[in-house]
Amino acid sequence: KRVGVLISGSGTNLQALIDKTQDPAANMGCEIVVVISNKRDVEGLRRAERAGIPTKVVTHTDFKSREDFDMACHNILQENRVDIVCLAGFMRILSAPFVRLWRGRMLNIHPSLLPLFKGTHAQKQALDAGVRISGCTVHFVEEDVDAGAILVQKTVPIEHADTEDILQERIKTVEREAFPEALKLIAHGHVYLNTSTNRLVWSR
Ligand SMILES: Nc1nc2ccc(CNc3ccc(C(=O)NCCCC(=O)O)cc3)cc2c(=O)[nH]1
Ligand SMILES: N[C@@H]1O[C@H](COP(=O)(O)O)[C@@H](O)[C@H]1O
Repeated sequence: KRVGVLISGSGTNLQALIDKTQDPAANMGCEIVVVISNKRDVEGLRRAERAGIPTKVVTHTDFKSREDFDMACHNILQENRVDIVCLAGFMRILSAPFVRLWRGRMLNIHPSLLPLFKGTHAQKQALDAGVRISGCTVHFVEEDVDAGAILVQKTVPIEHADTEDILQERIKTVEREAFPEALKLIAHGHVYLNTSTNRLVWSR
């Protein structure tokens, strides 16, 4: 399977996907063929270049509308014959037409145990709520933000002295396991999204 990864920043999740997909022993069943960033000069682009993966920068301010930006990204994904899209720290909401084109083939990783703490600053939301456990969620992408069918979740404890940064780092340690795990499930066809019932179908 051919994978396209959308990023906006540091790309630690991208790095985890690169490490696993470029390690034959991981038997991921897929390769990353293109990385698209909506921001120039971010660390994630350097990570892709170091791994020999083609990169594209699509600057959202260059486009008249959200849909036009999304379609520019879609065209790059099509040109690269991408089968699966991974949102790895991609911070732009995707429009309904784009989501429809990739429904059941697009994953996102979110730094909380969804459905708790949707949206931005999920780590701060968890600290403010006083919960004792948080973690990350890998889910299929739906129009409704952070609401798609959940594939993989991993937990971390919240400690008393935690700050947003400490918690974000702790969550990232399990994100780098969760995202490759979810991608491998999809690439091997062990699970798929029944798009009419919006339910996951696990084949074994
Ligand atoms: N339609 C759809 N698209 C997404 C795009 C990115 C992410 C990543 N998680 C994200 C969750 C929330 C945001 C957000 O609210 N950003 C501030 C507004 C930025 C903007 O103007 O776009 C961004 C990414 C998830 C989704 C999703 O679940 N569904
Ligand atoms: N989607 C969220 O945004 C952050 C991106 O980090 P990185 O992958 O760019 O380092 C991660 O915490 C991830 O959960």
